[in-house]
Amino acid sequence: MPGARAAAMSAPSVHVVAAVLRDARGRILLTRRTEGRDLAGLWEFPGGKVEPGEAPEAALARELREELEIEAEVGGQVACVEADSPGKRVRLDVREVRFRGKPRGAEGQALAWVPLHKLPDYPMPPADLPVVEILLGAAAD
Ligand SMILES: Nc1nc2c([nH]c(=O)n2[C@@H]2O[C@H](COP(=O)(O)OP(=O)(O)OP(=O)(O)O)[C@@H](O)[C@H]2O)c(=O)[nH]1
Ligand SMILES: [Mg+2]
Repeated sequence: MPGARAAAMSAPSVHVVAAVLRDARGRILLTRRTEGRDLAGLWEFPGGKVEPGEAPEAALARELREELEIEAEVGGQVACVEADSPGKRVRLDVREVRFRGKPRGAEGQALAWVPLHKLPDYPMPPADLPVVEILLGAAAD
């Protein structure tokens, strides 16, 4: 149906902020999406949707407090990718983040500290694949 296609293509994207959290050994934290939500079982950078009127940095600090119980200091942008997610279009805005505290899966999600070169072994949403490429490319410099 051409009308529906046009509407889907012009639908505004949902702004999602997500974090690259690194441990002392340079590993990156991935969290696993829990059952019953979109993309369940896939690994992702922790984060979530920016609420109306909220600054992206504040949104990411809030999400990391809720999901991992850490205090975050949001830094520079790693990548910003537009991608189709099931049923919606997502603008995935990924930031470097320094943090205090020990991340724990406050919503029952599994956590994995992943060496950079092993990131491609973890199934992730399509939007994340270019982000992983950028992280791997930056490490090769
Ligand atoms: N956090 C996060 N979300 C991602 C990534 N990649 C990606 O496509 N998404 C998509 O971004 C959307 C928003 O993420 P989310 O489900 O974490 O949002 P949220 O924490 O606000 O959860 P809620 O809406 O259940 O309260 C989801 O559709 C998710 O599939 C990623 O690396 N990290
Ligand atoms: Mg989330």
